[in-house]
Amino acid sequence: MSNVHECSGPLWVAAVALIDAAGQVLMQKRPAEAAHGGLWEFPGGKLEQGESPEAAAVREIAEELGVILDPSDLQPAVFASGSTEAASRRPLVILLFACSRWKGVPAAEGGASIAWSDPADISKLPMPPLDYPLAEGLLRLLHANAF
Ligand SMILES: Nc1nc2c([nH]c(=O)n2[C@@H]2O[C@H](COP(=O)(O)OP(=O)(O)OP(=O)(O)O)[C@@H](O)[C@H]2O)c(=O)[nH]1
Repeated sequence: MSNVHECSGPLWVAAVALIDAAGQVLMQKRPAEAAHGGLWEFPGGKLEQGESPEAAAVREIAEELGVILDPSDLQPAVFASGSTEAASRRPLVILLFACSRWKGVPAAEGGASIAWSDPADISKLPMPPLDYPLAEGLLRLLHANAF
């Protein structure tokens, strides 16, 4: 059995599909110089040590888009599992929440761009690999009126 201190476990990422009154979903384009530069993704980021997925989602959305979410408005939607593309190939799990309420007007920060997309068109965007199954899962849930 491996020593627990040698295993840091998966990299956990919390992401959010902000859904507006017209049913459009906010997507974020990563800055050109970043990892996965120029690709679109659901906004969010890595959980910090000891942080819950909901707290990470609220913090990342505030940092990246300048809008305030109430954790009770976050609806667990779909997850995707794979591995990071760095040499370490660490297991990676992305947890996607759906959220239809927020305070403020989303604005891109730090060289990123944002756009509202029809849910059926998200998969046509160039994205990092795990965002495709997230988009497909979200679309299935929206078709089922899950939110
Ligand atoms: N959304 C997404 N992220 C992925 C995929 N594969 C993969 O390795 N990642 C990595 O997962 C991490 C997501 O965390 P993040 O959004 O906080 O990353 P970041 O570069 O903006 O933040 P950082 O500056 O703290 O590293 C990034 O390092 C990203 O490159 C994928 O398929 N989808």
